[in-house]
Amino acid sequence: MADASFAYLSFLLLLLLPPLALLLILYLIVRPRPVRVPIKNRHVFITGGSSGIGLALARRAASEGARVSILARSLSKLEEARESIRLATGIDVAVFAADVRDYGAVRKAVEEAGPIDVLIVNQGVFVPQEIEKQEMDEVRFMVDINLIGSFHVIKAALPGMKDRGNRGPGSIALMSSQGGQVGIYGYTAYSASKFALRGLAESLQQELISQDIHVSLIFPPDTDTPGLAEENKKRPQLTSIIAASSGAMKADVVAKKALNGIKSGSFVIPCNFEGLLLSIATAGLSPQRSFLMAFVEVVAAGPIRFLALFFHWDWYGKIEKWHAQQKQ
Ligand SMILES: NC(=O)C1=CN([C@@H]2O[C@H](COP(=O)(O)OP(=O)(O)OC[C@H]3O[C@@H](n4cnc5c(N)ncnc54)[C@H](OP(=O)(O)O)[C@@H]3O)[C@@H](O)[C@H]2O)C=CC1
Ligand SMILES: CCCCCCCCCCCCCCCC(=O)[C@@H](N)CO
Repeated sequence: MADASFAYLSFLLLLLLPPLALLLILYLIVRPRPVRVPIKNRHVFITGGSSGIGLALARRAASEGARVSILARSLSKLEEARESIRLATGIDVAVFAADVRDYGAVRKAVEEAGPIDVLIVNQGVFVPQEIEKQEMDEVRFMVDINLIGSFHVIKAALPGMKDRGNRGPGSIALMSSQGGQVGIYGYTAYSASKFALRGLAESLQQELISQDIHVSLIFPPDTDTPGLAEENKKRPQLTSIIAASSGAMKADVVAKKALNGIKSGSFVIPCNFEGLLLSIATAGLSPQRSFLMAFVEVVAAGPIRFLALFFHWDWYGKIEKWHAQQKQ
């Protein structure tokens, strides 16, 4: 009897040994090291902070005790946003009217705002269309605002961020999209502009780690915002059909996930369950600070790839069916 339970126990131990060893190894090697980025009493600067996800982020950061600045093009929308944040939280945010395509204007705004602790590069535009129908000026519009605009904002903010003194860890967070993890029908330009942010972010993290600045990439699914309402007016049917593979979210929930991810120094920040699957499927060579998430990535890589192929089976089936219906 005692022998049997001893054999059973040894068997259990033997079974547990490999995963425990893997966990230990990952615990020892994950780099960069985990970090906490505080928000309270710090300067949080949010581009595209007058609407949708950016506005929800600004409201949340203000209610958590941050000093908040928001930047966007339209001064009237900025002032409306300031008023709505004041109503919700009793706190005043600073507003800056500038177009991220205008480097000079962005630099001036950032200088006026003062040194930034947490920079959230969130401005973005999306005009879905098949490339054959999309004009080049619309392609440029998305690349200029989503990608080049992000360079302008980061370059303008960096000198001040480097001089944070001993105010603690800094953060630069970039708003990508699940369309920045997987290409979607109708998003050739949009996805390209968002995929590009990943290369920017991975390189940037290596350049800034010695300055205690931590980079995050946020990957929301379709999110209920004024921007999405506009997009929906012209979205190709197939874009909506495929994007529906991931659940839609409220801006405030995305903002909460994003801010929590920033505070915990996560490099990749998924926002819903499908996003979590996507982030494991596309982990690639992105940094991973959490040994537990690293464990999940290592163990789930194969099965998740298998699952991903089923998504493609589904998507290509839907594309085929849609074209068959058009011919009728
Ligand atoms: N909603 C969604 O389904 C999803 C959105 N995202 C991303 O989240 C981010 C925010 O999206 P969402 O909240 O929906 O968008 P909204 O259209 O609701 O808000 C966009 C914000 O960006 C500002 N903005 C746009 N262009 C510029 C510019 N050239 N210079 C400065 N500010 C600018 C807008 O103000 P103004 O027009 O006055 O300049 C506004 O404050 C984007 O990067 C988007 O790609 C990612 C996944 C899903
Ligand atoms: C293992 C595999 C898991 C797969 C889950 C796949 C789900 C993919 C759905 C992608 C949705 C893209 C929405 C983009 C939203 C956006 O950015 C626009 N609204 C413009 O703002």
